[in-house]
Amino acid sequence: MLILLDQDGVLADFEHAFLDAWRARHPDIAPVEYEDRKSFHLLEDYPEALRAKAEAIYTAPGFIRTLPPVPGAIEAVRELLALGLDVRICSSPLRQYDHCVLEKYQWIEHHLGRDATERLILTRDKTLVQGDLLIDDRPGITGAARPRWQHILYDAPYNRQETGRQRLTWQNWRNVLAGALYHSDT
Ligand SMILES: Cc1cn([C@H]2C[C@H](OP(=O)(O)O)[C@@H](CO)O2)c(=O)[nH]c1=O
Ligand SMILES: [Mg+2]
Repeated sequence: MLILLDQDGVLADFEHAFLDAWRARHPDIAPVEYEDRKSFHLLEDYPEALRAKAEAIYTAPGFIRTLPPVPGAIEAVRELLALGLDVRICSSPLRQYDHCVLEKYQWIEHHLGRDATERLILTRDKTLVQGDLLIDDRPGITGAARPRWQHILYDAPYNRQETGRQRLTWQNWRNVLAGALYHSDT
């Protein structure tokens, strides 16, 4: 059983780290609160005049490396590995790849150990990656190939418009995965 775990928004808390950085840098400008986020692409929730400021935050050196883990994520990865499941981290680099490629590796080493860095797969097209399950916060993952994996949505305010999809958090993952594991075996 190959389980692909997305990094930003599933293991690493991109959204809350962005909000913390925004508040520190622009205390006078209200950000879009997490629960009010509507689009996967953060910039789409901000007016044109603020987009350069927003982009400067998540492309800054150290932003990706210092993302806090999503609560419960590290423990869940450890439990999945202990269950003998083949876990890979399947993440897309930002177009502005200069810092995030190295920092995504550094993030994994810091939180899961150096061996776990061998589980990282970076691609701009996740349909090209083989797997049975993909846990990802992005609604509608498309690409060049017809994917083998079943996409389980990691719950976020900006993907709640996606209905009829299994929705997982690190608080309910055991129930959701038990279901998915069972269905994929039948
Ligand atoms: C621009 C942007 C990127 N990202 C993440 C998603 C991808 O990482 P991941 O595939 O690990 O979720 C990466 C490139 O888009 O940055 C967001 O989560 N929100 C955004 O607004
Ligand atoms: Mg993501």
